[in-house]
Amino acid sequence: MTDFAVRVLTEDAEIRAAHTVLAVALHNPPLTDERWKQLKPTYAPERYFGAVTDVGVVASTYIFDSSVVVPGGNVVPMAAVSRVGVRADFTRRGVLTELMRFHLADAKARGQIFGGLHASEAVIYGRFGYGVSTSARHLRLRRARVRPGLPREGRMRMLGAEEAVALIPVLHERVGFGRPGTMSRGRDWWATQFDRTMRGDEPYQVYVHSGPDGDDGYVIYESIRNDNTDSMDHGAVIQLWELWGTTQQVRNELWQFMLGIDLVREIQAYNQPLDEGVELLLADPRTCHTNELDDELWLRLIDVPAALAARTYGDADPVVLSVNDAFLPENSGTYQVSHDGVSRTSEPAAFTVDVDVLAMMYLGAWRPTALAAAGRLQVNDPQALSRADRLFATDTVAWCGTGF
Ligand SMILES: CC(=O)SCCNC(=O)CCNC(=O)[C@H](O)C(C)(C)COP(=O)(O)OP(=O)(O)OC[C@H]1O[C@@H](n2cnc3c(N)ncnc32)[C@H](O)[C@@H]1OP(=O)(O)O
Repeated sequence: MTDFAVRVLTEDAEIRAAHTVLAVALHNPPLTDERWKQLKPTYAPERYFGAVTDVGVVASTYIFDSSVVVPGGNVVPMAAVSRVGVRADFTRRGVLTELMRFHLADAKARGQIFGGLHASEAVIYGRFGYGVSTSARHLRLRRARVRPGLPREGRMRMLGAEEAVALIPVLHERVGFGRPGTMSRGRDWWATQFDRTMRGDEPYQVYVHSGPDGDDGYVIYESIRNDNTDSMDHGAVIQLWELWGTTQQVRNELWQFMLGIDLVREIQAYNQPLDEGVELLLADPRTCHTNELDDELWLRLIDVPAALAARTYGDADPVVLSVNDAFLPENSGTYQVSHDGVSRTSEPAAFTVDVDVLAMMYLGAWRPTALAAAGRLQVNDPQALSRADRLFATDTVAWCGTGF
């Protein structure tokens, strides 16, 4: 029985009600009037979807228009899904399923090739065709110091709050793209995730790095103070939220800057790329621990032929694969993937892959061989797997670096 309708929310009161549903679903307090006044203008029109019943709005999701870098460097349109929540008395009766149907149809109509999200729980989104496409590690650096003699050419400068609000989003457009998985953020992301704190009582610390060609990197962090100098463990804890640079050399210099700040006992660095050797910059590599390694960006190939055509492939003989998409059946079919491109084919497939698992291969996060070993591919021709590994391999490990 369907006792709800999923649609775009247009009225202020409806959007606020959806927000309250979300807040309760995430165990947060509801919005104050003042906070709502700040938040409302950050929403783009027509991008808040909800489920409505005779008791009002019972589900929420907000989509912002973004784009994601794919292997080879193309930047491809992506619908970024956030703020998903269903009222507890309406869960497990298909509300999210209908919201997902609505979002996928909307994204397709807008020409978005991918959907992207960060999942609160790993069991929710696979059934809608989303798969883990990037992972990140959270680091804890305790009294870490850099190795002597590391090159450092650029200069750092501190930004005031208003300067940071004006400059950092523009700088991110320049330094935040490169690796597969990095994405554009959009004005509403900055308004909710950055500007508010910068204009509050305890703004983030923001420093920009400049090299010979101008500004080329930045860090954003927060300090948690500890004044107890009697303690053997005195010094602040730094929470490092962002570290972006155009090159690895710039990133290394940003790390050197962070590790040189006085009166710090620990740096907690969130969402860092898996393959960055921060440990290798340190006098004692064991002062850097990986606290957690988590899935990060979940991708959904909404238009499979366009998504497959958007990326480049490694140097190996072609492989034919069959894609299975229960939610968007027009994507289902057989594709030949080669170094020179992708085409539909009627040749027999070496393996069959569900569209969520295709997302796990797409940015190179998982090798086809590993997916087959875990029973996630239905394999007809085992010989083809190592060729598929080489075709889907990427030069750099995919990383998103943007929470939303
Ligand atoms: C991108 C983001 O914003 S992530 C944030 C997601 N939001 C939250 O975690 C907030 C708290 N949770 C909720 O609001 C809801 O439980 C949601 C949104 C996760 C799920 O909404 P529902 O309307 O209950 O989902 P729906 O009824 O469509 O479920 C579809 C299927 O997924 C399963 N499912 C949904 N959520 C979960 C879950 N958290 N754990 C296990 N299974 C789940 C259902 O059992 C159902 O399975 P079936 O098809 O085999 O029967």
